[in-house]
Amino acid sequence: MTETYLRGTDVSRTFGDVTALAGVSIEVPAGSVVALIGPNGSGKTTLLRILSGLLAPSDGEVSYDGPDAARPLGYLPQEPTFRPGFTTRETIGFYARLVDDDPDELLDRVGLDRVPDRRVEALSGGMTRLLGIAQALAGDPPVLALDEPASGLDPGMSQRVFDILDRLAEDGHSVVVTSHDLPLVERSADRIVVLDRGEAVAADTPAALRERTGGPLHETFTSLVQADDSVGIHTGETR
Ligand SMILES: Nc1ncnc2c1ncn2[C@@H]1O[C@H](COP(=O)(O)OP(=O)(O)OP(=O)(O)O)[C@@H](O)[C@H]1O
Repeated sequence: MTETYLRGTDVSRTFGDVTALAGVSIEVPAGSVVALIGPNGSGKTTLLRILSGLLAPSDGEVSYDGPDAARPLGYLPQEPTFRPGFTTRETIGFYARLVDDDPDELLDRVGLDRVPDRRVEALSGGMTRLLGIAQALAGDPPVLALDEPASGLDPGMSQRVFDILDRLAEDGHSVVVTSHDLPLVERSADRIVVLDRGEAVAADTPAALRERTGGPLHETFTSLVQADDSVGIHTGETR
């Protein structure tokens, strides 16, 4: 039986009168990529931060049942930022030293080995995200929680990042990722959780989700999320 490294049960979160998540349950098994998709403001980042232990749920529980590790979980924030004044290599070296990892190998994995001496404030947006991914990978944590890892990356790098996720899953890691790139999600995810207005409206394999409409994934996606021309601003009383 497949082990589940990370689990959220009936997770809810409010911010004042905004309900960001309402009773979402999710499992992230070992050896798989679970993708969170949903419109802007549907609660993906909130769920990822709660699963990562960075944000407390208002209700519900999160449990980690993975192997003992110096660093159980690596997290990529939606907007990674690094302390200015240091080079790419110095920066990743700082994180790598904490968990006894090899900074050069980490840079090489994300394709930043050609800019080790560039200061982090001079990196492009995409390069900064790649450095964030390298930071998340440091120490080889059993669980990876990545918020839009391919956002702002060119098609080749986006592909490379999802290839890294595929390989991590093949090696037995649990990967949970948010993305708006449905073709990449469709190719890599073992399971997709569709969030809409803070609720999980579907959780299934890409093939099973496609079958619901018989078309590409974005057709099922469109059929599942509520047609609305405003982003997911929901106060709880409008559903
Ligand atoms: N710190 C906060 N304070 C108040 N409201 C918040 C806070 N964080 C999130 N929200 C609200 O919770 C809802 C869900 O936000 P979240 O960032 O989780 O959505 P998302 O699905 O990740 O969106 P996107 O695709 O745009 O990144 C939104 O209505 C958002 O405005």
